Amino acid sequence: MVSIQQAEPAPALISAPVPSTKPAHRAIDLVKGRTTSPAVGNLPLLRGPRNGDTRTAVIVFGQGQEKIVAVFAEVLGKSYRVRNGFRDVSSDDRDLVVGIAATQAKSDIAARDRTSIVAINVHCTSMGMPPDAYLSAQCDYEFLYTEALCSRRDISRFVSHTLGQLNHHETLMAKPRTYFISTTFPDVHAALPNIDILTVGADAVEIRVDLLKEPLADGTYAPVPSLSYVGEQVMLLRQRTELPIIFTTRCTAENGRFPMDNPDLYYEYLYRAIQWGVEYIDVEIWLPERIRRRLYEQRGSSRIMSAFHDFSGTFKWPSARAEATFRESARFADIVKMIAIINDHNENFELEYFRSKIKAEYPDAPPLSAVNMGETGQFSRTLNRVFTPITHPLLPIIAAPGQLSASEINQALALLGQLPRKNIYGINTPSSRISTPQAPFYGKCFNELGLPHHFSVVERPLKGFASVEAWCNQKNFGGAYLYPAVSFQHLISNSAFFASINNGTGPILSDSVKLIGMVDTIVVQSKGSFSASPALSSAPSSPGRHQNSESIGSVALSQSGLPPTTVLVFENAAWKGILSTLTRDFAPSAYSGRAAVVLASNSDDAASPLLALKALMVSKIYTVGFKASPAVARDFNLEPFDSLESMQKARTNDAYPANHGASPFVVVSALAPEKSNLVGMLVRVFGSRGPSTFRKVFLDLADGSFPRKGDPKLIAEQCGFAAYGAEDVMAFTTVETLRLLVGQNVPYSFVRLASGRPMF
Ligand SMILES: O=C1C[C@@](O)(C(=O)O)C[C@@H](O)[C@@H]1O
Repeated sequence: MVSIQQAEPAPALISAPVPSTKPAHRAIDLVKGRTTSPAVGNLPLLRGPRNGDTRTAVIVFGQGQEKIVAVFAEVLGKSYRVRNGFRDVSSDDRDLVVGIAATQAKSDIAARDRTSIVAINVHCTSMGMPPDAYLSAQCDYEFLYTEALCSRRDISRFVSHTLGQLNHHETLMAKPRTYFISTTFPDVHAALPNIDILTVGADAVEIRVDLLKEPLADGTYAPVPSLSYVGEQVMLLRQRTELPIIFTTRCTAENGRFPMDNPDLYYEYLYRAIQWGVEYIDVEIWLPERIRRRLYEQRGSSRIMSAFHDFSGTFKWPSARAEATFRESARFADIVKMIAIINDHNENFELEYFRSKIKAEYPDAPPLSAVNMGETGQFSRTLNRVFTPITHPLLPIIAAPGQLSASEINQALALLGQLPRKNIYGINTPSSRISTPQAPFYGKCFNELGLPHHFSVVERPLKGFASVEAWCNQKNFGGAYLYPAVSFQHLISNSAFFASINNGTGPILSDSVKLIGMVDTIVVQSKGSFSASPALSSAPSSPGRHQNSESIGSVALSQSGLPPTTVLVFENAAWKGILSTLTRDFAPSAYSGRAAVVLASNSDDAASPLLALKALMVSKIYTVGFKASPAVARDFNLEPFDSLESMQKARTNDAYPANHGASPFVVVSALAPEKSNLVGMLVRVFGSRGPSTFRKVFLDLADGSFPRKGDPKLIAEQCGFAAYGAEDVMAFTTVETLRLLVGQNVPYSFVRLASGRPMF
């Protein structure tokens, strides 16, 4: 076993921001592909939000743009003040967002106390001026926006990432396979109309900065696009996709166009990308060590993808050079990317040997993303599992010889027997079926992704699980979602089949199911390999113990039962759908330490909202209409509203910020549509009285397609709430369900588009 030396801290060449959350060393504790975690009740294992950077956020705003400070404050769930300079920011401002006009900030920004202040330069590009170069360089981060398109969503994403409250990297690295789409547009505008469809199957979007063409006044193009042009391009992309962005300045020697004569230019662009909150920064290995080290040390919440390309045709995977390149890359990287031109198909196998050797000998090293280029190398693109670069037929050019689309990779895997055709089910009850017309949508996704699977919506009776057993106990069972969710206890105690699988130990439970006991997704995995992609795991097709040949509804079941080499994992996707909805326009800190109200008619319906709120670190959850199960009551800080007095008490705690956290900030209702009147009444009780800068949040999980009197969402909006509905949660939950069932990322915006409700 070989270990890799950690990067030694070196003095930064320019004064660098050091967020309090910045990891001191490269993250080496990732456990790839693990879907279940050992501990119950340990929320960080659920990869939930974090407290992140708790320094005072100072917003440096341009002339006439003071109102943006209030928006940042609202998104972060804080109050704000405008000060005349950094010298006026004191420890009394610790829990505030502070605004300072750009003109005033310039005089003392350099002397600010970096241990207690994080400075964000906020610049409106619609003013027709680039941001002030001095402020851009001095601030820790920079947020660019357009007046017309500036949304809370963009700000929430930006601050959640830069301040370390949400980080997608761990979640992505736990996925069995990840892909990124290499966009090759000279101008991002050209990508925007098709971005939803282009990104289906992608976990991240690469912006090839070196391929951008900035038009100049004389009709020519800038040899290198200016930072202000690149900043706007990144902003445009971020406004239109929720996917993490990879920022690449590919050099001329590696099939790119970024000039190589001045390595410091790379530092300038790549460091600025960190300041813009870009999630992944591609840093080429040929760059001087001082630059790579500095970027790694200054990366904040961004992650460094080290990049090595060899176009010589002489590179050999089984060589000391290949291993040395990996070792050198790993010193300053969160992901190591190695890509080479090969001449012979056998070299693909040499790469696979290299991949497994690295995995075995450097278990703590960053994940390796390695593929071969050219047609000969295409096979390796089907085998790589970490951030495989993909293209799409709608792109103007492919970014590298031999690139494949997600659909081509899946089709190739299917042909090679690595992605067997599976039956995947949407299991509804009679009442839920009308409201979830999912079959065409799943069919569209599978088609777009080139997946061979078959999806059917089936109906189970409200009581009894015989049919669910029958669908799951098939040789070709590929997983299912259950709508509505089912209690694990109920499922196990009523099903000899579920109780007997996995040698009688029953299904594997995800952390979320361990915590709240509600199952809405059944994932199939190969035994002993929980890292295998769910539907990708090619289970031997020998007949299992569980024989079943009956036919239910219109779905003919295959002859043999679930193979004994597979195991079922019970998952819950809905809590993540709720979490994503609640954090769309608000950073997790807006919820942290504050109180919530959950309305439900039983504890099963309340389970997912409770978990999402716990992950958001709310201080207390007032409950209405249900009694939590003992397990949930033990793990969550709940207080029932059992009288008008208790409600009144919570309501009068409204004097923010003195009683910060006591008065409910978020109300989630899981009551049926028939109870709208009651929900509306409660929303009024907890709504803002008088003008308030602190918008509260309301989420109505009732199915909006049912006719009802008095839409609580409308009432909530009138009472100063930001209101969300079941359709938002459903779309985010579908994203999560698809990740769990088929291991593929289908962006939220595509789900909304395909369901006829575009988001943007
Ligand atoms: O590093 C890579 C991989 C790549 O070169 C490929 O081979 O697909 C494509 C580039 O856009 C990307 O930055």
